[in-house]
Amino acid sequence: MKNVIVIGVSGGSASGKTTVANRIKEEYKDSVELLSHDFYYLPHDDLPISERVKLNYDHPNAFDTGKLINDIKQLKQLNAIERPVYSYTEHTRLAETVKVNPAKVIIVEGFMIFENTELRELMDIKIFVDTDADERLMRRIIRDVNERGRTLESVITQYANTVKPMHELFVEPYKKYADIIIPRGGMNDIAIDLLIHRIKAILAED
Ligand SMILES: Nc1ncnc2c1ncn2[C@@H]1O[C@H](COP(=O)(O)OP(=O)(O)O)[C@@H](O)[C@H]1O
Ligand SMILES: O=c1ccn([C@@H]2O[C@H](COP(=O)(O)O)[C@@H](O)[C@H]2O)c(=O)[nH]1
Repeated sequence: MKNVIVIGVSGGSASGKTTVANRIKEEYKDSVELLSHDFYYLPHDDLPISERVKLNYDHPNAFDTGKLINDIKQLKQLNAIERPVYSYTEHTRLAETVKVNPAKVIIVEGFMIFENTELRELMDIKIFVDTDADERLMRRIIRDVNERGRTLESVITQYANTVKPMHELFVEPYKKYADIIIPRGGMNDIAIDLLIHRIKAILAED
């Protein structure tokens, strides 16, 4: 393995970033490792859950982005890392960590990953998954109620108070840094096929 390739996948909440990243991973299995910016949410064990639910999770200060940057640099130097594990239902970091081995392709996924210049500059290919806000809100309601322990009312309140305004400040303006914009999200087969071919060419160069 000569050079490690870092692919950034950004896009609004519930746009389909994880779906796109997983489809690439399925194709290349052990040649690809996934890191989510969300793994690096700061822990809030000092606060009771009743306070944790009220925090703004859509602001750059909610993340330990420095640790993510450091972990990517380690993987680029072919060193394994221990990444944090985050619980959306508990709104905090769990005690365990997960070992991530170096791989030829590292996919970094997160709604705010293009906002940080140092993080952005570590990426060789930048992808923005562009899905309409109403579609994203519908997907988020279904996902957060079914998988993240939320009520319909709490999803809508959080969306109006923080998710939407922070998206307009920290996500949408950074779309201009993307090399590739994928409309509609994770089921855009043509866009995903093109990406998979590009990655195949990169892997063949090594
Ligand atoms: N094209 C699609 N059509 C319908 N639902 C989708 C589509 N792509 C993703 N989803 C669903 O929307 C939710 C958010 O997708 P996900 O890939 O996790 O987005 P993100 O990582 O951007 O938050 C998930 O429940 C997923 O199953
Ligand atoms: O404790 C938390 C941490 C995050 N969130 C919300 O999650 C989304 C990001 O996840 P996506 O998979 O990109 O949708 C973010 O918008 C936060 O609001 C949370 O609710 N609680």
